Amino acid sequence: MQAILGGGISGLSAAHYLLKSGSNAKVLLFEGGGRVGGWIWTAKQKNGLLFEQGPRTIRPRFETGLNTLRLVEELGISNLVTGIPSSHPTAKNRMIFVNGKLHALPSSLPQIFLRQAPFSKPLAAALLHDMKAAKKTLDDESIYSFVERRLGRELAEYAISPMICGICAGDAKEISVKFLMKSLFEWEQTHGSITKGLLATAWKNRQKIWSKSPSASLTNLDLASKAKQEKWSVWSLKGGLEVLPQTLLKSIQSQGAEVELNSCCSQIDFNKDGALLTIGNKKIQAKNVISTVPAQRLALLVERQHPILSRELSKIPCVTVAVVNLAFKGKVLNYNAFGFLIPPSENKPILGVIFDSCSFPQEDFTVLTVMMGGHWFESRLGPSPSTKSILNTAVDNVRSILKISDEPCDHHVSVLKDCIPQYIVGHYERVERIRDYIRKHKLPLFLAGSSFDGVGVNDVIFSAKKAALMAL
Ligand SMILES: Cc1cc2nc3c(=O)[nH]c(=O)nc-3n(C[C@H](O)[C@H](O)[C@H](O)COP(=O)(O)OP(=O)(O)OC[C@H]3O[C@@H](n4cnc5c(N)ncnc54)[C@H](O)[C@@H]3O)c2cc1C
Ligand SMILES: C=CC1=C(C)c2cc3[nH]c(cc4nc(cc5[nH]c(cc1n2)c(C)c5CCC(=O)O)C(CCC(=O)O)=C4C)c(C)c3C=C
Repeated sequence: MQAILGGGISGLSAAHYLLKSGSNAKVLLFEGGGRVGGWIWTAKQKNGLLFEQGPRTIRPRFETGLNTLRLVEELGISNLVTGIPSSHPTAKNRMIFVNGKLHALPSSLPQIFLRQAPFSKPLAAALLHDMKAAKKTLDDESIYSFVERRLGRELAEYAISPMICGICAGDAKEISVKFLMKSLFEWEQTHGSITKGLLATAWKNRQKIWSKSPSASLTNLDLASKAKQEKWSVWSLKGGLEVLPQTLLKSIQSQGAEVELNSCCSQIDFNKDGALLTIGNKKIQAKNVISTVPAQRLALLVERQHPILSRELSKIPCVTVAVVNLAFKGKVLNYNAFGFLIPPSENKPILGVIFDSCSFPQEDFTVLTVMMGGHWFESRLGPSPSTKSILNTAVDNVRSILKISDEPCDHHVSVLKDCIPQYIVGHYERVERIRDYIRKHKLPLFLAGSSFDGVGVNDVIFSAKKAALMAL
């Protein structure tokens, strides 16, 4: 029997790939909570509005993006996909809030030669800075320090720091450049600067953006061709992204997988037959375990037998994000953009706002999502802020920054506890040590999920596929 821990998108995908492989082994998935989908969660309001709590868009590109499109096709829900082309205003218009004002970030090549506030020089000047900056040989470094050193402080402050908030709600001064911007890090190490590395690889990769795929079969996909033809920047699903885990659930159950909800695993004991799982007061013997639970949770499950492994796993932290969805009657926004992010140096209680209805209109409503907390949850929102204070802070900030005089007609507040892992400096080596330990001790344990190989939906589905193929 193959056991899977966690019923988020990773666990469900792992089950899908195990079943797809044609192996006859029984697949049993244990989910600690009362629903599947994990952080993919679309709240359906009484008035029919859809409020995404976690992810809302998925990138279609590269091997991992094409793999997700293939999964969508396999599930028979291609007709629900809505692609946003790169020419769409929300793909082009991304903003930052600095010194009390919203500023558009450059979105085309010519714009990098113009000076645009809040930057004091054209962005192209950063490339000259990079050409002149001495190479530093390092094992890893924070993204902030890397960008500040190579491209200058303004880029680190106003472009990279907010971008890191918009990927992992984290502090760029702690996040690993080697993990999150591997190419840029390697370009300095191998070519001496980002610019030289960029030029050296630009021509080589020019034609590959859409064709990077592990097998020929991936290139003939209808959805991939459509995404390529229509130059999608991101996509989502009609009915909300939660349709993806819900469809996966039905599909794996129809193929014989058993999914047990409210079944939290509290211990894994490895033995000669595989792994003995403690689920509530039951003991379940499995041949293999695919774990998709956060690293710090897994650390507790293996602690008794494998304290060294447990210690490494426990050092991959997560942060908590407060999500406030707001709806206003009619069109109240003066912008047509993806949204805006706020550099941490601005010391604002919110991290940024996504303009959902600009990408995916919902009748005659303006729908926005305010994200708060992350690395700064306690310091900016207090130790356990009430729902009311989170809502008030979100509404006050949105109305003052976006100059909206109306009151929202609907809202939803949720606090996503420890929802997003932080790939801090040294993450790459830590994950290698974890995998080496598992290999060396021949543990029938296969790791997937956002704690290890990437935080995007594409990354975790791909990690689940790799784990499932290894567990066969
Ligand atoms: C606010 C936010 C915005 C995001 N935006 C985007 C985006 O725009 N695009 C994008 O691509 N990605 C985005 N992401 C990232 C993406 O949503 C996640 O990385 C992905 O959903 C993680 O899926 P998972 O299955 O690996 O983990 P999870 O969703 O965390 O699922 C793990 C499951 O394991 C269960 N579990 C935990 N412990 C146990 C146990 N001991 N026993 C059994 N079950 C257990 C949990 O209940 C949970 O259901 C966002 C994430 C957040 C939080
Ligand atoms: C513009 C405002 C944005 C806010 C606010 C925001 C918050 C936020 N995002 C995540 C996690 C992820 N976001 C991802 C993609 C993504 N996020 C934004 C913008 C905001 N995010 C954009 C424009 C995109 C699309 C990607 C792109 O086109 O560049 C992802 C996926 C990244 C990937 O590798 O595909 C994640 C993960 C959190 C936790 C968060 C909370 C503050």
